[in-house]
Amino acid sequence: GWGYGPTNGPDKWEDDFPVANGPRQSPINIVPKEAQYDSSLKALKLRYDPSNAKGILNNGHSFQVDFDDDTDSSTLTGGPISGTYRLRQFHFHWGASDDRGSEHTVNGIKFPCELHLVHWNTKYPSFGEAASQPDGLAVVGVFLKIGAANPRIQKVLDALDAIKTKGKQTTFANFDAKTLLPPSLDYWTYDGSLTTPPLLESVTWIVLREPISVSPAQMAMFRSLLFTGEGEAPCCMADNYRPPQPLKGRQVRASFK
Ligand SMILES: NS(=O)(=O)c1ccc(O)c(NC(=O)NCCCCO)c1
Ligand SMILES: [Zn+2]
Repeated sequence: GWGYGPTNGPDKWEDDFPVANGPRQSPINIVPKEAQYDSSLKALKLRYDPSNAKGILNNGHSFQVDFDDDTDSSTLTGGPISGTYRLRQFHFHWGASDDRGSEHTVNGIKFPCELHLVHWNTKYPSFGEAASQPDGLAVVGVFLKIGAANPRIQKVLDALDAIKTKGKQTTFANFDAKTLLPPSLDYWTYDGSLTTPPLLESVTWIVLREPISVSPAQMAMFRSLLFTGEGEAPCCMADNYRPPQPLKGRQVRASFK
């Protein structure tokens, strides 16, 4: 199956997923000077209920914290979207060293890590159904930059030794994902896709301008995970990012001047 190695990585995904060369692929390089300020863009409204946090899973490509999305108790509204989108999971992408790892870039700059908070449009009956619709998903992207240790991420990182190998999961309760957000919710937004197969072109991307911090020691904890399953030759989970894709005429809008 697909992955991030030399034989199954992003340059090979088009073989099984031809949409890889589609008109609205993600991630992209964001050029702030070319983003158009849109005064009609609303403020983001993120209302998350910590009790919706359910579990944490190593899915063999990243790790994700899953939320109970059976009700509208953890939602994204406002911003560039209309209606209500429910938080389903968050996950990260990161590098083998601190000079790379993010999927979106800003003026060509790579960050060491990028957080994705995945939401689906409640006009559709389920995440799976929404994921196949052009307005089905909204993902909030947050850059992580090297600095002081981030106490908010530490709770997530402390759970990683229980999910070291592919397929392992454990309970992860009472976590407020809002604590992972920076003080400012200024954002860029554009129409894009999932950044992993099946690369579905169903995502309204909302990329926050302000990064949150992470320390080198914390980045090392991300890299202690394995892509591989128990009993397989171990391969450290890192460089699980897709590089920027062609803009193909898309407009990137900014919520700020
Ligand atoms: N990076 S992303 O654009 O925010 C993103 C958000 C939600 C997703 O569902 C995926 N991709 C996905 O689920 N692929 C199926 C197998 C993954 C491991 O089980 C990617
Ligand atoms: Zn992602």
